[in-house]
Order: sequence, then C-alpha cells, then structure tokens
Amino acid sequence: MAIAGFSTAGLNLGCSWMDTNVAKTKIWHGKKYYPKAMVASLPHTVHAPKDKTNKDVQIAVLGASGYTGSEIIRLLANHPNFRITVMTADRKAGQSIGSVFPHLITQDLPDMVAIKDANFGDVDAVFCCLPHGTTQDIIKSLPRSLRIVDLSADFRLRDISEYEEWYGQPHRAPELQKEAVYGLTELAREDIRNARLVANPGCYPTSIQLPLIPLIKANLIACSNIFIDSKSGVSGAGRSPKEANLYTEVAEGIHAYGITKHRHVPEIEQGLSDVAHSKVTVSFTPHLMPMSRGMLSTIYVEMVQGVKIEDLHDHLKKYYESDEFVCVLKKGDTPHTRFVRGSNYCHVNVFPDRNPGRAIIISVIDNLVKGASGQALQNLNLMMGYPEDTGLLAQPLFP
Ligand SMILES: NC(=O)C1=CN([C@@H]2O[C@H](COP(=O)(O)OP(=O)(O)OC[C@H]3O[C@@H](n4cnc5c(N)ncnc54)[C@H](OP(=O)(O)O)[C@@H]3O)[C@@H](O)[C@H]2O)C=CC1
Ligand SMILES: CC(=O)N[C@@H](CCC(=O)OP(=O)(O)O)C(=O)O
Repeated sequence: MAIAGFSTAGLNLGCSWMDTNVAKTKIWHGKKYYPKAMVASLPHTVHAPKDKTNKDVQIAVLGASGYTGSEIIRLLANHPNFRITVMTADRKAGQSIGSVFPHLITQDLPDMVAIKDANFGDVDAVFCCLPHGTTQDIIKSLPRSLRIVDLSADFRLRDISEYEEWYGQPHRAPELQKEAVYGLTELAREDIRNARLVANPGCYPTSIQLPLIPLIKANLIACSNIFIDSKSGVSGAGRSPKEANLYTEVAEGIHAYGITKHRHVPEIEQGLSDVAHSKVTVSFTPHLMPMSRGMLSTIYVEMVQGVKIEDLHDHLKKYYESDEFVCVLKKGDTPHTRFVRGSNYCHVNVFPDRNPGRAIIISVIDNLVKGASGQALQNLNLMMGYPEDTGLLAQPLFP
C-alpha cells in the first residue's frame, strides 16, 4: 500500500506497517507493536476479552440529547462489541437522534424516550450523561444488574459532607457512594475492572491529575504551592441554553469563573491527597475560552530539593510508557488543544520555570472525550472485559 505524498524515510516505526502481513501477526497497543500471541499477557492497555468475546453488550445512554451523550453515540459507532439499544432525553424525549444531532443522522438507533419509559430489561450497561443532582435518584432506581459509568459529579467525592458543601445540596444516595469507584482510568484500572458503578472524573480534574499524581507519588514535587490555571471550551457547560454561554457572551474574549469556589477543587484535592497521604490544597482558577471543545491546564509546582526538570520529564515518560492515551511530548514541545481535538489523547509536557526550583506543567485534552465520554468508554471497556482502547483509537481531528 502506498499513500501519495507520504514517505516513511527517516521514520523508525519498530516494524514496517506498510507490510500487510503485519496486521495479521501483530497488534498495535500501548504505543508499540506486539505479536498477537502475546496479547493476553501485555500490560496496561491490552487485556484479552474475558467472557464476552462475540456477544454484543447492550448499552443504554441516559441523556443522549446532550453533548456527552452525543459523543458516546459517535464513539460507539466504531465499537465492535457495544450496541446502543436504549437512549433517553428529557425535553427532547420522543425525537430521533438525527433530528437532535444531524451529524449522527446515519446511525440506526431507537428514538429517545423519557427515563420513566425506558426498558432496561435487556440492557447490560449504562452511560449516565445527566446533570449532577438529578443523577443520584435515577441511578438509585436502576436494576442492580447493570454496570454504570456516571459522567456527572454525583459520585466522585467520597466525603458526603464535602459533596453537600460544594454542590449545595444533600446527597440522596450515600449508600451508592460507598461502592462507587473513581474512574481516572490510567491510575485505577484494577478497581475499575471490578466496579459496578464508576464515577467518571470531571474534565478539569482529568487534565490536572494525570500529570500531577505520578509526580506526587514519586515524591518529585512538593504538595504545597500548587497553582493551576485551566481553560475550557464552551461545550464543557453542556447544551442546555444559558445566557452566560451565548455566542455574544463568550466570543472574542476570555474570562475566569468560579474563582476560589469551583466545584472541581475538592475532586482535585481528593485525588492528590490520596497519593500524598496527607491533605493537599491547590489554587485553581478555570477560564472559559471562545472555542467549542478543548481544555488546557497550566500547573505551577515546586520541585523537591535536588530534583531537576529532566527528572519530572523522564518519570512521566516512563510512567505512561505503555499507556496509549497519555503522551508525554518531546522536551521543549508545547501541548496544543488542537492536536487532541476529537480524540481520547492527553498531551503533557514539563518546562523549567525561570524561578529556580519551580516547574510548569502543561496538559491538554478534549473535554468531551478524555474529559468525559472517551474516558467513560475506556472505563466501560475495562468493566466489560474488553481491551481498554476499543473504539477509541481514532486520531485527533486536525486542522
Ligand atoms: N460537557 C462536558 O465537557 C462534560 C460534562 N460532564 C458531565 O456530564 C453530564 C452531562 O453533561 P452534558 O452532556 O455536557 O450536558 P447537556 O446539558 O448537554 O445534556 C444533559 C442531558 O441530560 C438530560 N436531562 C437534563 N435534565 C434532566 C432530567 N431532569 N431528567 C432526565 N434527563 C435530563 C438532557 O435532556 P434534554 O436535552 O432532552 O433536555 C440531556 O440529554 C453532566 O453531569 C456534566 O457535568 C463531565 C465532563 C465533561
Ligand atoms: C466550561 C464549563 O462550564 N465547564 C464545567 C465543567 C465540566 C465538567 O467536567 O463538569 P462536571 O464536573 O459536571 O462533570 C464547569 O465549569 O462547571
């Protein structure tokens, strides 16, 4: 096979992908080719199907008429094992997916129904893409036989009183909170595999914890004076109309919001404190950007005495060496949101600050994919015993 205008000269691919026999004998996973016979024993991203090799898993998408619901539908169009059989909406119940999302018009799917009218009889697993606050009661009412990935914030905080403080309402399903597993995939695979209910992380916490957790675990950065400045595309706020998200309110400008009180603060602090084994606090300010999707976090940290910037880079590179979706860029290269757009990839790099002993970490994701529906699919793949990257290897959309 030859591609016009494309040359492999100078590329070290480890093996020749131009050889059509390669696909029959080798498998591309975790950034490398492996002999197919090795698949069952490979680390991290590769896990041989356990019990459902040829059987379709029937999926319900709750909140299919929202942005994250539509991303689940888009991603599952390329999934060989998961089949959507139930889709719900609220105001848009009764409508077809093509009428609500014309980009999905070719999908042969049932019309959306109200949750009270959904039949979960043949469903194996649920993506719950509903606003936080409404989610707890709905999940509580679902059959216990279902595997659930909840994209809302309702089951992310282990401490119920913290939920009540930051979300301004009582938690109505504390018994379910106890069984929920926090689904930052790369850092909790074993727990996720065995979970019935996974709390999918928020988009900001995903972009922030992926670089920080390995560095704190390895005692390379200090757990104090962590300053985080994040930027999000407007789709992060969902599709329901709000004045603050009108074109006229967000175009041609940027602004900070949730200053000192954004509800992702306790989620970030929970994850960092767990690995530090002591309370970590952060200064976090999110900003709204005039773009539809994408998220960038710039994180200012202090290195532990004697640690050099190369140590941070080398450690992250090694830590994520077999993880398909976290790419630690070459030294000096800047992560751009446009290079992960539409994909499940997170690009990360570290830079020396001009102030000695400090470092600047930059990470980018697509808030709707690695920050929501992509990570949710990564998690459900693990829960159902499929390779983690099934349906997720589409490359970023560029330009
Ligand atoms: N957008 C993002 O980047 C991210 C979002 N999340 C979280 O994922 C969840 C979904 O977000 P997103 O898709 O952006 O939100 P949207 O506002 O785009 O969609 C919300 C969905 O929930 C339905 N819905 C709203 N209220 C109710 C209700 N009372 N009962 C039943 N269904 C209801 C809506 O139906 P209808 O359209 O018919 O009204 C719609 O299908 C949220 O909890 C969000 O915080 C997490 C990470 C990132
Ligand atoms: C731009 C924007 O408004 N973003 C949302 C975060 C999206 C997200 O991850 O929210 P959940 O915690 O609900 O899952 C916000 O700041 O509230």
